[in-house]
Amino acid sequence: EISLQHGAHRLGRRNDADMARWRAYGLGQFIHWGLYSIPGGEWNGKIYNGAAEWIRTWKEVSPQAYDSLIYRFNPIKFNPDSWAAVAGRMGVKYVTITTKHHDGFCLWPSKYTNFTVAHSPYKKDIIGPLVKAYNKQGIDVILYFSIMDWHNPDWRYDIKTRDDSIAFNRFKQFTRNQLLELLTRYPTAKGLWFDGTWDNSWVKQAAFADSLETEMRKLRPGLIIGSRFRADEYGKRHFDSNGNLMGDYEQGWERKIPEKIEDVHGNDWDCVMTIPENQWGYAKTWSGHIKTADELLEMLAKCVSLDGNFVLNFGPKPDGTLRTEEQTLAKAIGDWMTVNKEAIYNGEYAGFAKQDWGYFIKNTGTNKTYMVIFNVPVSGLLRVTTPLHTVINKAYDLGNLTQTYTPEEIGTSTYFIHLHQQTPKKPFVIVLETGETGKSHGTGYEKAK
Ligand SMILES: COc1ccc([C@H]2[C@H](O)[C@H](O)[C@H](C)N2C)cc1
Repeated sequence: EISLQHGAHRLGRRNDADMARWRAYGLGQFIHWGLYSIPGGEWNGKIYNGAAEWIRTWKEVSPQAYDSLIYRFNPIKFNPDSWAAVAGRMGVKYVTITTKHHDGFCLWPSKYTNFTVAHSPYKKDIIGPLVKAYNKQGIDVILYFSIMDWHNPDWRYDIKTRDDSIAFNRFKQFTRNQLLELLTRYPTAKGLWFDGTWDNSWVKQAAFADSLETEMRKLRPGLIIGSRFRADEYGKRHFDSNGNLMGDYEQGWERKIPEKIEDVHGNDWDCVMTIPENQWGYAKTWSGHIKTADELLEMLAKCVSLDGNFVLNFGPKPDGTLRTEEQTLAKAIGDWMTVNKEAIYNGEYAGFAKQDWGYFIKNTGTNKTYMVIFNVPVSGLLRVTTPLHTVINKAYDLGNLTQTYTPEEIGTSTYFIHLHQQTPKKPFVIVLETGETGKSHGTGYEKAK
């Protein structure tokens, strides 16, 4: 271990109530909305083949022409209550919303720049009504904020000269001002999701970022900040030079999911996921593979089974409506969550050996273990190997409690659950009530006769 001034300030998971609430979410929604939603990945009739929210960097787009999109930002059909209703129906417990993406356009009327909704035809604050509408649905809000700001003339990719340093010091104060402004304006926001922090200019600000993080946590006790915000004094990000996680949860799982529990190193984490391959902001043309509800449900179950949260991205249209495909997926996921939410909320790693048919999730509330089944084997037999000294006392369908199973013990701590003939063509959940061996109510199921 080397001594670090600006490395991780806490080892291991946070154990306070605010973090426990975040850990229990399971399912979240990401929203990317801003000026980039207007071109939607197309410019002068040509399709940009990168992520739509990065179109400003396309050689075909002049930054000035892009920035003039502010005069076309007027989402007349924007109704935060309808977005929140879709999210509530889908079963999300929190939403991460872009306050300012890399383009620097602010969805709130910031005092520190004119490049905001206040100077657009729309004029009104977007973030406030969104926070209010989602909170009304019982959904918590996390504010996405990009440090990198292509619009601000003081932004630098690196600090090479004295002039760079003078300009970037102005930029650092601007950033601090905007973050304190957001925390003050939206006191119910539970955390900040930082992005745009990989360039040398910011990576070199270990001391500044560390003190800013401390200041924000003091202003808002319980605030949740991920590993993507700041680097340590050796430029190490996400994990400091001693391999310890920076911030409260690992934020590196972007469009990818860990394979096994060892990959998460005992940390909290979230996986942020797009429906197409790589489009966060609204893209008129979705190309490549568009994920189906069943694929997304499997990603959700996999994340929760490995102690993470799954955050699915929506890219609303410039008029403020949600695209049809996203509404359809939200409903399909919501229909499944209505029946199976007990397996997702308060879910954590169950400690059962991974099986091919799907995922085990332990519910910290009910203390039951849930088998989320995606791949029914041709044998119709679901293998279950329990942790040491754990026996299965009861097994039944979460979707139909009268449908019970008598696990057949086929070896030490190993059982087969015999599925009944017609298994649904949808993911389904079997609940296991377990106990410890040698406890009063017997040792679980005797060997099959
Ligand atoms: C350099 O590769 C990147 C950089 C930033 C991103 C941004 C996306 O625009 C989106 O906001 C995502 C959450 N973020 C990591 C994606 C890929």
